[in-house]
Amino acid sequence: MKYYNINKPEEIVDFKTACIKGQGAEKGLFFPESIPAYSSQDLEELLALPKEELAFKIMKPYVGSSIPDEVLRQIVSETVNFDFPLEAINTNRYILELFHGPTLAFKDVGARFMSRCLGYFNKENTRDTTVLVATSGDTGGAVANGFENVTGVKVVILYPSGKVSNVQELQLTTCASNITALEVNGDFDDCQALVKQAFGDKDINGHLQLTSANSINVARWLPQQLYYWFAYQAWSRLNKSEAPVICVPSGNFGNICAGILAHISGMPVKHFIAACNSNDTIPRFLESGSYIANKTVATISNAMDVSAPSNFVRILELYHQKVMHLKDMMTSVSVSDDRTKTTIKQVYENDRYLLDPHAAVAYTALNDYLKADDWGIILGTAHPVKFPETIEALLGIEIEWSENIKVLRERSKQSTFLAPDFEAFKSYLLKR
Ligand SMILES: Cc1ncc(COP(=O)(O)O)c(C=O)c1O
Ligand SMILES: N[C@@H](CCOP(=O)(O)O)C(=O)O
Repeated sequence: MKYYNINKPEEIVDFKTACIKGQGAEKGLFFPESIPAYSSQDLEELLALPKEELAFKIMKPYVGSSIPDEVLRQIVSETVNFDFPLEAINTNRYILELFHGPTLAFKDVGARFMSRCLGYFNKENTRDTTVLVATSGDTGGAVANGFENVTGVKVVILYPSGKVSNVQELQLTTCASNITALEVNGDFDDCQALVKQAFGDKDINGHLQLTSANSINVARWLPQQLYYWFAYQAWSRLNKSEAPVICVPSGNFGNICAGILAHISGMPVKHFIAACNSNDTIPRFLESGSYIANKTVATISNAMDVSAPSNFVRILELYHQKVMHLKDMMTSVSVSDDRTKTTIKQVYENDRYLLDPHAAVAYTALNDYLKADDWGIILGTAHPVKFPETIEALLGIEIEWSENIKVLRERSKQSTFLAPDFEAFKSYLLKR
């Protein structure tokens, strides 16, 4: 598979180069030249596969000959070696729980896949690679965990100071010596802008071999399709007559973009809903046609506090930049913190299911969209234990810590302050 740069289509690379570079010239994202199309016969076969084999079949065309089959099989089986259960919240609302990996959020799949691919490519590399990553909460922890002690790889995580939960902060600031956390006095969009600018800077690129572990990197973005294929397998076992509506809590729009990619390949979905919090650039754009990214606001679903979502350009590319066609398949809505809190309470009281704030945004949006007897799935992107401050205050309960959270809470954070200023970031990187 070849990938072209959306901002500079003459830049064409293979999977290995896209993974190593992270981002193309002119801040362009790489995009697959062709999308695999599965027939109904292929879909039947995919349904019957164990998850490791399904993951291999889906990822193989995207990786092409960049990684030998036996290595890719090993990478995908290590990537998906935990559960992805589809649970009923009540009679007709389901949740695909994506938080059973090591850092308790859906980012583990992409981070594990990418770290292993880069580890493989790096074997022939004599130079260290520096992975830059901006996080609003969960990517940082997952990338830190995925890249811990990977030979020849150093990771620099930028996160917005005071705007991530305590658990998220500990996950990204208490890691092995090849991981460094920079605490930025700004918001996620400031962090993301610094990372993107670094890729275009000659001095930094002369000094360090850079890549990104955000979903701008195809090796982080593409494996996120697997959730939708797992949902399809589980859904088919429920023998419903219709394809599901799928509602995705959305921030940087990498997850839902991967879902739409799976759908374009043939996976049946009735409709997608991109559920946002008050950072509503995309809902407003789809409503009015004007793309205006306001200042990012802090919400209780902090990992979705993104006002300039990187992957929206890829979603448009999937629809050949035709917004009308996109709107037939995807709706995007904004849900306030007040409504999110009400949903957490109602679902806990009525259904005894504990939603985290991100899934609660999605549940609210799904409920608004569906009629009473319709069916739908939300993606459960993080475990509620990552947000005890919000949930305990709201429900008056104490959330039980899992063993890994207990260990984490005994550690102390290690971070370096950084102003949201490119020159300060550049000088930090040039000293490394
Ligand atoms: C818990 C959680 N939910 C939802 C999102 C939004 O996902 P995406 O950025 O792929 O839209 C994130 C961050 O990525 C997250 O950490
Ligand atoms: N919500 C994310 C923001 C970055 O998204 P990514 O998928 O592009 O890495 C986070 O948790 O950091």
